[in-house]
Amino acid sequence: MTIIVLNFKTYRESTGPEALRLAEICEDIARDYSVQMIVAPQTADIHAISREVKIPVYAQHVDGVGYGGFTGHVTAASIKAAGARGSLINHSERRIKLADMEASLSACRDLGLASIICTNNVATTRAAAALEPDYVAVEPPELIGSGIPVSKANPNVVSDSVSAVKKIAPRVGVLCGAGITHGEDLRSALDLGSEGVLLASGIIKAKDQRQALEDLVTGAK
Ligand SMILES: O=C(CO)COP(=O)(O)O
Repeated sequence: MTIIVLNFKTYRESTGPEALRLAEICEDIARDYSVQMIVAPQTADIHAISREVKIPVYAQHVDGVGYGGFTGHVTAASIKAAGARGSLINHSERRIKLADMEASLSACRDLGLASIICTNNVATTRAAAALEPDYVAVEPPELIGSGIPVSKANPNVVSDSVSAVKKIAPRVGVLCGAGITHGEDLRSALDLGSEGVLLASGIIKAKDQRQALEDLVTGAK
């Protein structure tokens, strides 16, 4: 089943009550079109959303620290208690060092949380795959928020990431993202071997978010 991860980032249109409304739309889309929708709201919105929807809710970031004196950190235990089922790790807008990536990943693993490590090119995809998260999501930063889809502007970064991951850790899934907006962008992402997409502005900033999501999934068939 195609995986669509909607990263809510910190957009006004996906914060607080708007985040809940958008997550409910995503739930409808998952049910009506048989796609796997995952929403990644801000940490403070995880609890309110996960109480109301059945689709998986992921954090946008998690730190690799446990209980104790770690002011301002986001722990795997706290996102899990809030209802999250997984987390993005190392998004381009929330980059961390390799050693911290491993710590975040192992904190998730210890608590049975799923993990999507974001990467910015094929070399970092290789490094991330070696850590064996559930998914690696390759997103060239220059295309993020541009409306220019990675699957068309830089198809090689997707297909090369897919073949690199297959060699290093075949159980790890590959997603791609940046600029994905329309069904044809999703279709070409899937044709390049990715299992789905990670996206944000094309849906969140759309005049009609529900329509934009419907167009995305129906246009990819
Ligand atoms: O960063 C992204 C998803 O995590 C991609 O963002 P856009 O869909 O806005 O390009």
